[in-house]
Amino acid sequence: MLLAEVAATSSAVSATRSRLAKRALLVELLRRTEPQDVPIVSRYLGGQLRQRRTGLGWRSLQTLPPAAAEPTLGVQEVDAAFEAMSGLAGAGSGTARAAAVQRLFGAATADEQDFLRRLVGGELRQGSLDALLLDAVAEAAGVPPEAVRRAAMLAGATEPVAEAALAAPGPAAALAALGEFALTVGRAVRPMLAQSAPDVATALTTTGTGPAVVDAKLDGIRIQVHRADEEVRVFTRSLDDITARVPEIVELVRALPARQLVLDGEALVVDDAGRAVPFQDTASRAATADVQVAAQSRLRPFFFDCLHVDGRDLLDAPLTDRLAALDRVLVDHPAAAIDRVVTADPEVAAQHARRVLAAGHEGVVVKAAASPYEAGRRGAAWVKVKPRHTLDLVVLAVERGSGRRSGLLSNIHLGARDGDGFVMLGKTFKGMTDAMLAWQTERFRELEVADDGWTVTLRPEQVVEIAFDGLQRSTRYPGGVALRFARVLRYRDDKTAAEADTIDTVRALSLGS
Ligand SMILES: Nc1ncnc2c1ncn2[C@@H]1O[C@H](COP(=O)(O)OP(=O)(O)OP(=O)(O)O)[C@@H](O)[C@H]1O
Repeated sequence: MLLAEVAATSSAVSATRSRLAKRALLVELLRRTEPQDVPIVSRYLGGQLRQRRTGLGWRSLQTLPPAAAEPTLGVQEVDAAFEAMSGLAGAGSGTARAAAVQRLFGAATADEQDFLRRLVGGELRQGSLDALLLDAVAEAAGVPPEAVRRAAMLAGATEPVAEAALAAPGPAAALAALGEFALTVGRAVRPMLAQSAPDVATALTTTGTGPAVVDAKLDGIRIQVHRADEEVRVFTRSLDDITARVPEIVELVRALPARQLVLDGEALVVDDAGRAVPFQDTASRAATADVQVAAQSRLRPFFFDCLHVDGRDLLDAPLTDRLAALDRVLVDHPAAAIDRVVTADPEVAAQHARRVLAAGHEGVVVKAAASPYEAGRRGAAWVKVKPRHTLDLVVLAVERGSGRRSGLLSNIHLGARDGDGFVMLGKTFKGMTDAMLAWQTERFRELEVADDGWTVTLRPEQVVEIAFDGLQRSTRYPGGVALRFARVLRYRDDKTAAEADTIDTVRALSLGS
């Protein structure tokens, strides 16, 4: 397939507001795509390259050769060019990379150049695109969307699923091909996610009429642990493999009485009294491979779900059965279980939430007791309740610090997602530790797009978790709302800008609260 066709569909999709119309455009393109091109085309439609690193900076794409008049570039050719660039290393690689960019862009039309520039810069990644793409694959292949979503959850990725569904000669064959995706011990699956509710009673209503499991919500990092005999792997929420950094988790999992195991949970550093330390300390501990640092602060795993035990897949089993399996596995390690109650009574649930908060946790997650494990979409089966307001926003720009902060990049501009762009909700220089200031100064230089001597405009990629006391109407900011007393809790590298909160979410939080 020609790159021009993908670029045209991508820009038509971002110019369209209706989800249905967007999906129709994607379906139309996918139906025309040769099966061997599907993995690349679906990547590009999702705004991503197949290569994790190309070594191309934003600056290297600013001076480009004249555009070609006619589109001739095929997606395979483009993918091969990026593959070659990503393989370049060592002396002379900068020059070779620059030459390769000029060759690729010289063969592209103006529209294609624009598309490639935005693709490399990560600007085409949008929040809902992956879910939309999965639905489009389902429609193009003539199968129910649930079948595609489930396969993508099990594969931990969209592309192989799109390829399998679209290469099949008809809906029945596509369904059969999708059915081949199974939980494989050792391969990460997409984690189940939660919706939010303002209080426990609302959360109970959302999960349905039956009893619910009310779990302590721990403020650490999500972990998915796989064990196949002595081989243990630990993955993050974004399915990165962090096994080498967390020997203490590996050790504990090896001591559990099951040879084959997949567990879902949260890891955090706790102090001597057993209380959770601030999140930032857990995050930096999980990011280090330094054995000395690691020895000083041990990460402890807490498990809240069990997806597989010794040949038995539990994804479709009700949560209560999965928890019974979990309890059996943790029989000699009760400290690695999450504090929970099972109830349909709002008062009992609220009492548990108060206890959990008093113990220093962030909130609770209320889960329908009869629900299977589902990912890919925020279902109503898991609902989180956090008394503290937080939002995951994207840093749009940063101002130079002064006084004690001179030489550092300090005051950050915060944006919520709005369609394909971002809308600014305020600024903050509060909550940052010295280490965070040093880190962000370096990080924001990498994302720099422009610098007027005071404010540095950034590529909107870095997600930051912000706490705030409420919202106020604002004539100053374009969204009409501003955050009150915003402060930084942490930078989040397990979320892309596409997963940040939207302006609709912000508006749904009651104005003036
Ligand atoms: N008992 C629990 N059950 C489920 N998730 C839990 C539990 N305790 C902590 N968590 C964590 O809570 C996360 C969900 O709530 P959180 O508010 O942190 O969402 P998020 O990471 O901002 O977004 P998302 O909902 O997309 O994960 C889970 O991904 C998991 O890491």
